[in-house]
Amino acid sequence: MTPTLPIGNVRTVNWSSAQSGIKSIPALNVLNVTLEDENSIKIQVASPKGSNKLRVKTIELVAADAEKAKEWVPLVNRAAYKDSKRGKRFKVIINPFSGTGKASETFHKEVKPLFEAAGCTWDITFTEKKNHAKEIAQTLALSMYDAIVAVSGDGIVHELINGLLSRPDAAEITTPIGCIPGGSGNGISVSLTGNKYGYSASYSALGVIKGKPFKMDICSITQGNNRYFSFISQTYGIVADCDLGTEHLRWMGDLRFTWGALKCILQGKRYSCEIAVKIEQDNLQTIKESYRNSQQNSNAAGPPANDTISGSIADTYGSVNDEKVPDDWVTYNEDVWMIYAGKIPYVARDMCCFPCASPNDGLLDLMLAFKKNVSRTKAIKFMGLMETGKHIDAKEMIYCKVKAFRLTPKTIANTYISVDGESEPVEPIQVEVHSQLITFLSLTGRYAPVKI
Ligand SMILES: Nc1ncnc2c1ncn2[C@@H]1O[C@H](COP(=O)(O)OP(=O)(O)OP(=O)(O)O)[C@@H](O)[C@H]1O
Repeated sequence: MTPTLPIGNVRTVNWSSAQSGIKSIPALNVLNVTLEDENSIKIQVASPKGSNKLRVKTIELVAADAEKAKEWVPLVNRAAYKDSKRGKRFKVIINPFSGTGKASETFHKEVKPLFEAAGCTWDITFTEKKNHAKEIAQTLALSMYDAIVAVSGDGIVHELINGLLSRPDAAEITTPIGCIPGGSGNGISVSLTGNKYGYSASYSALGVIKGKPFKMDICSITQGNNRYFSFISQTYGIVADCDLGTEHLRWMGDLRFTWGALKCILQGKRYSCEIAVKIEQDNLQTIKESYRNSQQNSNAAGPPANDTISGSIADTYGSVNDEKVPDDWVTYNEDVWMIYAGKIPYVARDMCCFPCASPNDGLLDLMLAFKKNVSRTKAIKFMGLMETGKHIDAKEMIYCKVKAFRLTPKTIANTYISVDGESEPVEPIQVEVHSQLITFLSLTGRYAPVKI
């Protein structure tokens, strides 16, 4: 077999063989190419297996021209790792109790072989208790690693972010977080890798190995005297009830959300509250247009991720304990059906709640539906449309981009406030977006695209 030199901006690696003619592999799937002796070449590839897995495949070639082979190998490696560091060093954090308790097994079976083939190095810490990942992030020697990789659900990523942002050197941190799905709620993995492959550990691992770093906005939360950070969502109303009000029905799997939604809808539950919002954009068509433009513009992935943070970690709008919100905030004082704010498009697989979410527009996507506008039939329809993100087109739904909001719940009994999927006190809460505080890794250097 004679490998041929890739030409120009290589998207595929080609070689010709006397037996089978020209062969091609997408450069994206090439993990490593090595010259074994003067003209034998080993190519390790992340090769698709079944509908949603990748496994390592080794291809051995003998080059007719040893000189050309010597030139070819580094060229292919460069093409395979365009805009991404090759042979990354990882700090791997595994929650052995995530989801169904298989995160460790998944790592060893699906992720480790890909890391090995790609020439990555890593060390593992298993989380031993709640907040362990936060403690690790607070003290980790970041210069020893190219990324922190969470093999878990969203809860561990939430802890890592809170740990990193509570360090004295928080403003200088550029170490990205990579995400491998291991939990029951894997919203960040789905948002980074896409709805099709976001639950696949091996596809997500490829996104970590070849990932490009990009900055993500993070929200600060003040509630009572607590202040912490949130990266996925904050919600009160039906969505919080469907999730947190059905924890005791975990045995039902994903069906518990449907069950919870139907129960709340049939009960005609209403949620009395006051919400004050610092709105930046409230025209859905303009929001959609900016989203589409940002997808087409390859430079729109935000500033270089090796920049230190550009936003401030300190709050601009004070805290929930300030007596008043600023005068330019819009206040609604009505029974709601749902208040749902989010920073990532997918909150779980097949749940595209915030289709126009951008990692670094400095804004939070907020959905608001008033009870008076949502009949039981419409409520059932909305819940179905959330799968694809089409619910935002319903005229009863307000979808806007905001900088901050304050929610003061008045219906307290049997209700929930959820922040990143965790239950928080049903008490006033203030949320503010901070631009580009944490770096993540994804194949595209942004979230996986959503069709809107
Ligand atoms: N060894 C441990 N024992 C008990 N809890 C732990 C342990 N390690 C981590 N945790 C806690 O488990 C929580 C859930 O973790 P994670 O998000 O990885 O899994 P999950 O199953 O997806 O969770 P969820 O169902 O909430 O999405 C985290 O908030 C973390 O504090």
